Amino acid sequence: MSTVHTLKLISEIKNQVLDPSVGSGHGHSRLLQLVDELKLAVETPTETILRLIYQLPENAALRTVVDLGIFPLLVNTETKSGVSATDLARDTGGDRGLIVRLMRMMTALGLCATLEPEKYIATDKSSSMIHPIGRDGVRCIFDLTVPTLSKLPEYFQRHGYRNPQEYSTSPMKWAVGKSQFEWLAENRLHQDLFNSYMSSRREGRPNWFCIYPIEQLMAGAVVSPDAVFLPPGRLILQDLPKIISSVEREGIEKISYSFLDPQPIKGACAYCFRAIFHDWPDRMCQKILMNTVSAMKPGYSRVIIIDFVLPDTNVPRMQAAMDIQMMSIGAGVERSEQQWRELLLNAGLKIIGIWNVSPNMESIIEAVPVVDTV
Ligand SMILES: C[S@@+](CC[C@H](N)C(=O)[O-])C[C@H]1O[C@@H](n2cnc3c(N)ncnc32)[C@H](O)[C@@H]1O
Repeated sequence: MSTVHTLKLISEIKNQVLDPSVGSGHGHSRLLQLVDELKLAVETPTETILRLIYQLPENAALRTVVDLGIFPLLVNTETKSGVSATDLARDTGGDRGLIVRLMRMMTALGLCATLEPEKYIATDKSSSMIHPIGRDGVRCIFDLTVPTLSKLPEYFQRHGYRNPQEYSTSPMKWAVGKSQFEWLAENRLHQDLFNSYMSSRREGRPNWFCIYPIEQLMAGAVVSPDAVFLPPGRLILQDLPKIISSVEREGIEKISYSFLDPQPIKGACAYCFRAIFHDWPDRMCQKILMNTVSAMKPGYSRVIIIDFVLPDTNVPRMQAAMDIQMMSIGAGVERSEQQWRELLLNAGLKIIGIWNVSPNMESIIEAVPVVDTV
């Protein structure tokens, strides 16, 4: 550990905490980045490697604690002094000895506190674990990905270390017989968990239309109750039939549609895709985009994409991990700006703007047909 470097990071963290930008997306992510750097600066290389090696038991313990329903018991307890391992064992049916071992892990992960032996107190992180992001996200993502991720090195050994390019032959298809969406469609519980997690994971973060200058769309929009837009006009939600039938939301028209087919809604002001393209390899994305371009009204319609745009260096850890996950479960990709530009251009689209409020959040990409821009 270099004392000078460590002290410099501590001083930068102090400045960043006091900086007015800390409340903004960029300021907050800068602070998180500095804290990560500080941890790496203090850890010996051996400690760093051991921390990484033992991530899987952490996730497996967390997944088990969610199954046992321990977080609601912690959060909803009336007693200020917390819940004992004996009480948790009685209420969950798990062995007291097992509960003690699992809760040791939860405390070490910072998901609860232990002030006296075998007694656990909820923290604000425990509270997040009873909301969909924790309760459903942990179960869904663990079950969806771990069987494939555990076989990923073997997949690459057997497939000559080729970058996965086809959804139909993804590592997940090889490891468990189905890629992401077929697996979800056949696992009703996980499909429900997935939908719940998807709608919760941006909670507390600004919506894309608070970041993108929506007045740009409003300015030129055809104002008519039939025109397909956002307010005013028709707002249409498209997804696969099973998903559409489970959505209950006022003010939205629901249409079952596979984006692998030509887009039936012609001349909409905007075609929005949120967290769609990262699921798919380039060839499939091109198909989806061309199916959309064929419905666009020249000089009027645009495509809005909400997805990560990876920086060329120092990609945040979660985005780098998401890229590996997407690659595994459907040959999907998290893309850099250059990759987005090429992908869109190959489908006849040109990027006219990219907006972002934090490196830890998805960007908003606006694109129009190339012919509109010449
Ligand atoms: C990662 S989720 C994103 C969901 C939502 N857009 C959001 O941001 O929360 C991907 C979505 O693509 C949908 N999807 C998968 N294949 C599709 C297809 N062929 N046509 C239309 N939607 C599809 C899934 O059902 C799922 O809802």
